[in-house]
Amino acid sequence: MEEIDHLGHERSKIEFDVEAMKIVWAGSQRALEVSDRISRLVASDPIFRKDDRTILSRKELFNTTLRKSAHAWKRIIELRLTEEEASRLRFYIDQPAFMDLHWGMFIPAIKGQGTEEQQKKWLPLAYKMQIIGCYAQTELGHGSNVQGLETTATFDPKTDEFILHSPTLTSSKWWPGGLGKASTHALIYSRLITDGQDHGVHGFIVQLRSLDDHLPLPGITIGDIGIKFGNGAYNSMDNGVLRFDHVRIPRDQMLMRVSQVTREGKYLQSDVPRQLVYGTMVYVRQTIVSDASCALSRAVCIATRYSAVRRQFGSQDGGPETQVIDYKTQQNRLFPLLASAYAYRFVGEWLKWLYTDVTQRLQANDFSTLPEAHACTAGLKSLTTSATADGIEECRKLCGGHGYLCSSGLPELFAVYIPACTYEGDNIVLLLQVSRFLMKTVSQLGSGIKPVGTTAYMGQVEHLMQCHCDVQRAEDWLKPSVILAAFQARAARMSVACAQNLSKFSSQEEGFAELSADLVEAAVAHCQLIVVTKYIEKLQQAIPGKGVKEQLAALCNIYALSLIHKHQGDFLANGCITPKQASLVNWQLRSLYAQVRPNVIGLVDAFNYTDHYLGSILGRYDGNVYPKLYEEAWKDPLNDSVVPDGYHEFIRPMLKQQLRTARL
Ligand SMILES: CCCCCCCCCCCCCCCCC/C=C/C(=O)SCCNC(=O)CCNC(=O)[C@H](O)C(C)(C)COP(=O)(O)OP(=O)(O)OC[C@H]1O[C@@H](n2cnc3c(N)ncnc32)[C@H](O)[C@@H]1OP(=O)(O)O
Ligand SMILES: Cc1cc2nc3c(=O)[nH]c(=O)nc-3n(C[C@H](O)[C@H](O)[C@H](O)COP(=O)(O)OP(=O)(O)OC[C@H]3O[C@@H](n4cnc5c(N)ncnc54)[C@H](O)[C@@H]3O)c2cc1C
Repeated sequence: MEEIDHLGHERSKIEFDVEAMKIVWAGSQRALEVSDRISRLVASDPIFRKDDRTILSRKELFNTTLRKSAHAWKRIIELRLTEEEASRLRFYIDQPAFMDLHWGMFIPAIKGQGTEEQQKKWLPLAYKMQIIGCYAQTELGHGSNVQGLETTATFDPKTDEFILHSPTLTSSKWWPGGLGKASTHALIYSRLITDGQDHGVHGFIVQLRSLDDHLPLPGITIGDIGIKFGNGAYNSMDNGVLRFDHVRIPRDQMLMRVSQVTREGKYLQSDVPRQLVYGTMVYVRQTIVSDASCALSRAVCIATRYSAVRRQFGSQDGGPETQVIDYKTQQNRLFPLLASAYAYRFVGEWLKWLYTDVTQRLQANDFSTLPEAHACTAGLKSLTTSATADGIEECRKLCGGHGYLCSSGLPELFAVYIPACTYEGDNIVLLLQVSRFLMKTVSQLGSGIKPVGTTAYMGQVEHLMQCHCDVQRAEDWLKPSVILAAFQARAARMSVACAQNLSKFSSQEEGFAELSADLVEAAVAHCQLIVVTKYIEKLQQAIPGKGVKEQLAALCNIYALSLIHKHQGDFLANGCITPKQASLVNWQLRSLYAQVRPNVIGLVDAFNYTDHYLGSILGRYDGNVYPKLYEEAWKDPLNDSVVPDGYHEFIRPMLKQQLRTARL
C-alpha cells in the first residue's frame, strides 16, 4: 500500500533546495553522506530499538545500555568505522552510556594532560577498549569549586607511590558517569600532597576494578548513586560514588604534563599554565554547544511537523480548521527556536575551529588564546544549554496535550537534556567566569592592550557608549550592520556599567559578590553578540542551493530580532534603541515569520533526522499522527488485560463496600 504523506501539501510549498540545506546543516556533502548512512544503519538494527525505554526498569535499562554499547563496539570493528563514523553511531544510538565518558573525557584528559610516555602507555589500551575509563572530579561536597575538592593523593617516597584517600564523607567521588558499574579505571582529581605540602588539584589514573572479574580492588568502595530525573532518560548512565581507603598507585600514574613529582618527591611546575588541568572541561564544553543545536533542532522538528498537522478552531462553512502553525502566537514561540537551532549550529562550528586553533597553539607552547577559549566555551555552553532546555519545554507546550505523552518523544528529550545546564559547569558559575574575563578586558582598555577576538568590539568602546541606532523603518532592522551595532552597544554598555559599579566597592571580591546578577546579564549580552556575529559571518560565505541563503538570512534576522524583543529592557535602558525602534522590531519579526512560514517544514526536514532518531509520533516524517497515536496507546502494558491486575484486591471490595453503605 502506498504511504500517504500527510505533510505533502506543506512540502509542495517549499521555496528552497532542501537537499542543499541538508549539506549546510551537516557541514559538508561528505558529513551528510556519513550521517545519513549511519543513521539508517542504527534505525534498521533491532538491538538499537528505543521505543520501550520509558517503561523498562532501571536494571533492564542499564542492561540495554551494556548490550547496545557492546554491539556498537562490535559494529565499529566489523565495519572498520572511522572516528567520525563511530561518533555518528553513538549520536544516533541516542542513549547516554559509559562509553561517552570513556571517549569523551577519559581519553581527551590523558591526551591533554599526560606526558608523551603516559599517552604511549595508556592510550592504546583505551582505544582498544581493553580498559574502560571515566572522569571522576566531582565529590559529594564540591562540584563547582574544583579547588575545594578533598580527596588526597599523598606521595610516599619510600615506595615511590601515591596513596589515594577519601578523608571525609564529603570527599566521596559523586556523579561521575560510567563510574558506578562499568569503568575499570578512572581519572581521579585529587589534592596532591608531597612532604606535607598541599599543591592543589591534580589528575591521577587509578584502576578501580579487576580486569579479570570486575570486582573492586582492595580499599575501593564503589556503586551507583541512584535513580535520576525522568523515565528512561539519563538513567541509562551509571553515575557513581567512590571512596578510597589508602589505595596505592605508582608515581607515574599522576598526569605530569602540567607539573611533575620526582622520584625524591620534589614538586616541579612546568611552563604550561596550571589551568590546563581544567582543559578537558574546555574540550567537552565546546562539544556541548553543537549538541545543543542537535537537541533543540530535534524538539523543533517535532513541534513544527505536529503544528502543521494539528488543526484547531477557525472552520468556515464546514471547511478544515486552522493549522495551529498558522496562529501568530504559535509562530512567535516556535520560529525563534527554529532560528536558534541554526544559530547554535553555526556558532558550534566556529567554536570547534577556535578549540582546534587553541589546541595547536598549546602544542607549540603558545598559551595566549587560552583565556578567550575558556570564556567562549564556558559562556556559549551556558547560553545554548539554558536556551535549549527552555526551548524543549516550550516545544512540549506547543504540542498541547499530546506533547505530554512519552510517545511524543519530548518528555524523555527534556529529561535527558536538562542536566546539560549543570554538568560541565553550572551555567551561572560559568557565566560568572565570562564576566570576570569581560571585567578584565574593560579594565585594560586605555592601557595599550588592544582587545582581540570576540572582545575586539570593546576597542571602539567610546563610540559604542554614545552611538545611536540607525533604524527609521522596520526594514532597516534587516541590515546586518544595524543589528551588530545594537548588540555591540548593548554588550559594551552593560560591561562598562558593571565595571563602573564594581569600582564603587572597597574590594573587587565584595563588588563581584554584590553585583553578580548584573555581571551574569552582561555575560549573556556578550555571548548573544558572539552568536549573532558568527551567524552573520556565516552568511558572508558562499552558500550554494536555490533559496538556501535567503532562508538562512531570514532565520538569522529572526534570531537576532527576537532577542532584541525579549531583552528590550537592556536595549532601552542602556539607550541603544528607542521605544519606537523597539516596536519596529515587532513589525519586522511578523514579516519575517510570514516569509519563512511556507518553508518551515523544509527547514526541519533539512536536519535529516530519521523517525528512529526522533522517537516521536508527533514528529513523524509522514505526519500520520492520529492513527499511530491510537495504535501506540494499545501497546501500553496497562492495556495487556482489559480488567486491571488489582481489580479483585482493591477496586471490587471498594465498590462492594459502597453498595453496602448505600443500602444502609
Ligand atoms: C560507541 C563509541 C562512540 C565513540 C564516540 C564517543 C563520543 C563521545 C562524545 C562526548 C560526549 C561527552 C559527554 C559529556 C557528558 C557530560 C558528563 C559530565 C561531566 C562533568 O560534569 S565533569 C565535571 C565538570 N565540572 C565542572 O565543570 C566544574 C566547574 N568549575 C570550574 O570549572 C572551575 O572550578 C571554575 C572555573 C568555576 C573556577 O575555578 P578556580 O576557582 O580554580 O578558578 P578561578 O575562578 O580562581 O580562576 C583562576 C583562573 O583560571 C582561569 N580558568 C578557570 N577555568 C579555566 C579553564 N577551564 N581553562 C582556562 N582557564 C581557566 C580563570 O579564568 C582565571 O583566570 P584569571 O586570568 O586568573 O582571571
Ligand atoms: C547528569 C550529570 C552527570 C555528571 N557527570 C559527571 C562526571 O562524569 N564527572 C564529574 O566529575 N562530575 C559529573 N557531574 C557533576 C557536575 O559536574 C556538577 O554537578 C556541576 O559541576 C555542578 O556542581 P555542583 O553540583 O557542585 O553545583 P553547586 O555548585 O553546588 O550548585 C548549586 C547552586 O549554587 C549556585 N552556585 C554555586 N557556586 C556559585 C557562585 N560562585 N556564585 C553564584 N552561585 C553559585 C549554582 O548556580 C547552583 O544554583 C555530573 C552531574 C550531572 C547532573
